[in-house]
Amino acid sequence: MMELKNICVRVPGENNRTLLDQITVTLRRGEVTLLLGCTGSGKTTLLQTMAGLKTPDSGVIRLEGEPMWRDGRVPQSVLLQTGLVFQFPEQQLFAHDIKREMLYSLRPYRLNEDDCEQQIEDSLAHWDPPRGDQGERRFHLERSPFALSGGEKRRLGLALGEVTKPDWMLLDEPSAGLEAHSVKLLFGSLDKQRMSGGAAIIATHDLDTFLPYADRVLLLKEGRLIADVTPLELHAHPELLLQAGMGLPPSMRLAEQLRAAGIAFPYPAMTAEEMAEAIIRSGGQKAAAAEHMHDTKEMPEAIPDYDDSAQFQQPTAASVPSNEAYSALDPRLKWVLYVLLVTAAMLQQDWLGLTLTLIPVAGALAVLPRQMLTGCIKLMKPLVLFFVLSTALSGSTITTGEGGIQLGFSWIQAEGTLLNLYRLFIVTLASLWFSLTTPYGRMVEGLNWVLAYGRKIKLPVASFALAVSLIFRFIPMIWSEWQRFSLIVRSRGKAALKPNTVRIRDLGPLIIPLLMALFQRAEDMTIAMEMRKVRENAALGARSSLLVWSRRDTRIGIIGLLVFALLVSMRWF
Ligand SMILES: Nc1ncnc2c1ncn2[C@@H]1O[C@H](COP(=O)(O)OP(=O)(O)OP(=O)(O)O)[C@@H](O)[C@H]1O
Repeated sequence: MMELKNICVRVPGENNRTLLDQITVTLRRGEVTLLLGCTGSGKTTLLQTMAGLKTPDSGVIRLEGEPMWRDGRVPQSVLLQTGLVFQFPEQQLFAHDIKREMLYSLRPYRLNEDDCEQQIEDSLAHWDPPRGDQGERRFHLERSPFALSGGEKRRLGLALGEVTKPDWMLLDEPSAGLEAHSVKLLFGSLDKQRMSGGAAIIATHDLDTFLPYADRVLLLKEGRLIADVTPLELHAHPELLLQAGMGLPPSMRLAEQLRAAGIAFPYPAMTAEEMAEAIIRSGGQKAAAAEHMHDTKEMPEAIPDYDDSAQFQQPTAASVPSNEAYSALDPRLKWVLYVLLVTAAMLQQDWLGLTLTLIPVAGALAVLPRQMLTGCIKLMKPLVLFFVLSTALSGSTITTGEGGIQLGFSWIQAEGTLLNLYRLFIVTLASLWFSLTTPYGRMVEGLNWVLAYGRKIKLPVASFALAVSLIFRFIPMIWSEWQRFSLIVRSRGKAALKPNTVRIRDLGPLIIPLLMALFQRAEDMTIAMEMRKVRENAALGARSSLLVWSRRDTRIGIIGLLVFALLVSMRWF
């Protein structure tokens, strides 16, 4: 049994926007439960919270009576019971070949070799049955998962979800990109899950496929649970779907049309077969229905208002957060401040000057939301380690004398290196602050505005814009790849880690996909920017109606200039 009590999840920084609001529900084994809701209603967030990947800000989750979260992390014994198939299949793939993908998922279960091979074989036999005239199979163990098509990647993701035989199978949009044949395989897998006493929770928009199959439906709206019903009850109350902001699926629209045409259409008819049978049984009314459907293209207006019947949970007070509180600085100001700071850091020649330059950067970082700040600190740790090692190497001395070879350390030798690394550290921190606090599009807009002045004096600003845009694009990309990998390590590697952390031993497999993603992104962006004629300067200098310079920006700009003047004047003291 999985019990969620008053679960709330918020986004730090975005005015503490609420993603999940007081979710209370108990899920049982042996059931297939659907999570429904319009886009952005919180289905993926809820699924990840159930998988122990998202930390609830408040509330409690218990799995088989035990609290899921202990001391800021989910114990491996709990993670081993759940299996999450991600919404986008490529998000969970990283290994060189399919066999390694399978073994990575199975490793935490510490099975013996035979059992491991058996489970891989069972899963692949199910998800990769022989196809075509030649009985061809796609999932050869030595094949790269990245050489598969989108639908094949999805099937491989589902095979990876099944290979570990989790008690709690959590599937995010599992039918997206699957043809009917593969959906049948999915049902086969869900049958097995149900019969073995396990549970499946499926976030989906594909109501026609899953409603007839499911035992239970949870309906989300703006992070709130507004209904907990059976599929049959949902068919009888289509207004719930409308209330959740979703349209009706074709099957329910058809049923409504037929009812509106006066055909006694029974509520249990949900599948194509059941519907066909109901229509045939209605006999003489068929012709009338066909005529009515031909005439009417819109939904009948006869759908009753949502009633307050006790079986449905009532929506609580609206919790839609307001966006207005998050008023960012103008990106042009940020560019100016950034350039001033980097220039000031470059001009400093001693420790005191650099430390004074660090103060405004540290101040700007200190007011970031806590989660972002923790992320920055995590990114900085390997950098600091690199600085320490570089300094140690640059200060190392080797002398040969009568006593043989002697190793030593020269502080004078090391100091120059350390000073330069300190400068680099400050510039990196400033870049991090800039890229974390500014959406990429606004950053480029601000840059275009600033560079327009360079263009006027015939500077080669277009290539500079391209290079700077790429660099700033990479910083959040590295961070998002890091987050993705942490999800893999925790969900598939079953590591009892705090969110956004990975194990040292997982760093090796992280590097290759990260570099590949960076190269791919560089190529995509170069093409996109060329297509948008950045090289011909068409975009440069374009005045954007989105950039609004406020009085506060002017005040901060003046303070920035004064601090810059102060820092530069340090050189002469
Ligand atoms: N890391 C994040 N930072 C900020 N907002 C987020 C984050 N993750 C999700 N959100 C927001 O939370 C809301 C719910 O997202 P979620 O992915 O759970 O929705 P969903 O119901 O699964 O949507 P879809 O059907 O489109 O996949 C969205 O408005 C989304 O923008």
